[in-house]
Amino acid sequence: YLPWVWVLPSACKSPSLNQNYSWSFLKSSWCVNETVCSRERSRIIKNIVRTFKYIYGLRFEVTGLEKFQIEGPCVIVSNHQSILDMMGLMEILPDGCVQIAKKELLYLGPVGLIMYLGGVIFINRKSTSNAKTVMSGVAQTMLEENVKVWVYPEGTRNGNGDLLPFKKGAFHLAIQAQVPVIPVVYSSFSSFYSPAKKLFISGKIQVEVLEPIETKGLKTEDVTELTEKCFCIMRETFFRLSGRTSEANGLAQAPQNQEGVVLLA
Ligand SMILES: CCCCCC/C=C\CCCCCCCCCC(=O)SCCNC(=O)CCNC(=O)[C@H](O)C(C)(C)COP(=O)(O)OP(=O)(O)OC[C@H]1O[C@@H](n2cnc3c(N)ncnc32)[C@H](O)[C@@H]1OP(=O)(O)O
Ligand SMILES: CCCCCCCC/C=C\CCCCCCCC(=O)OC[C@@H](O)COP(=O)(O)O
Repeated sequence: YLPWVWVLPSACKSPSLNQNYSWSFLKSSWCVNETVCSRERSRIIKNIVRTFKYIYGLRFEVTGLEKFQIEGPCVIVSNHQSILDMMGLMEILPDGCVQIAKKELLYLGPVGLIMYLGGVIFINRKSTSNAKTVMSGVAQTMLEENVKVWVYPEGTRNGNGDLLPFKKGAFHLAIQAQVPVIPVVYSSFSSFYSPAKKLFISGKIQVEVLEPIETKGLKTEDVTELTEKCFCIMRETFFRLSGRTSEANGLAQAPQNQEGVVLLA
């Protein structure tokens, strides 16, 4: 990996996302219209990664895919259990959709390069202010260039059979751009994949694309409520798809406000 790492520090400017990455010289030298090229590269990556499911013996059963047929940009949020999610992502990824990833993945040698060329946006999770600046740029770009953005709002992989509380970045982004949030839920992998139990067998993953949540007219002060609403809907769906009742998982006992809305930390 060393040669790849050495190329990185030569800072060039990526015009569309206002970020400094050495890989950008590759984009500008190959491409007249970066948006068009990035879409095309993303399609190629998608088609390659989609074939991995045959190697790993995974089956995806998808419902609600038509919800992606909306005109214009949106923010897609989904749960994140493991690296296997990359196959689930590519299974349903709509055209013209970029993903938000942690910056460390950019330095994963060829994988980082492929992600960069596919249009992935890298954020520094350790610096909220830096992540916010990047996300603000994304809000503008997604409107100008009609791109959808895929975010894992848990902010990290989590295979503990539940969802982690959501970070707010995706919801700030949706409200700033005034675009809908489309939640996507993948059922639990635990029946066929568990690093702790050294278990990895073939299995079926249920995927559900849920109804878009509109953000028109919402303001910054509505971010927390939007985040919680989306979390509750996705958590319920996660338990249903994974064959577990929400009561069995303590959701019914979670604190509620006067309107009966579940309040979560
Ligand atoms: C041969 C073929 C090989 C193929 C190889 C390639 C294969 C496949 C291609 C891969 C495709 C790519 C897939 C990418 C997957 C990547 C997966 C990941 O990396 S997941 C991890 C990274 N993602 C995230 O972290 C996103 C979610 N995180 C957030 O949104 C966070 O909010 C943040 C990172 C923006 C900030 O973090 P943090 O400070 O911890 O978060 P909060 O508690 O949510 O926020 C703190 C306060 O800041 C406010 N805030 C947050 N964002 C904003 C904003 N944009 N604008 C204004 N304010 C913001 C927030 O409200 C909090 O304030 P409060 O007062 O508490 O409300
Ligand atoms: C035994 C499992 C083998 C699984 C191989 C699956 C093949 C996957 C297909 C694509 C290849 C590589 C894509 C690399 C992208 C990695 C995305 C990822 O999952 O990053 C982790 C990040 O979100 C959060 O990091 P942390 O959980 O905070 O650290």
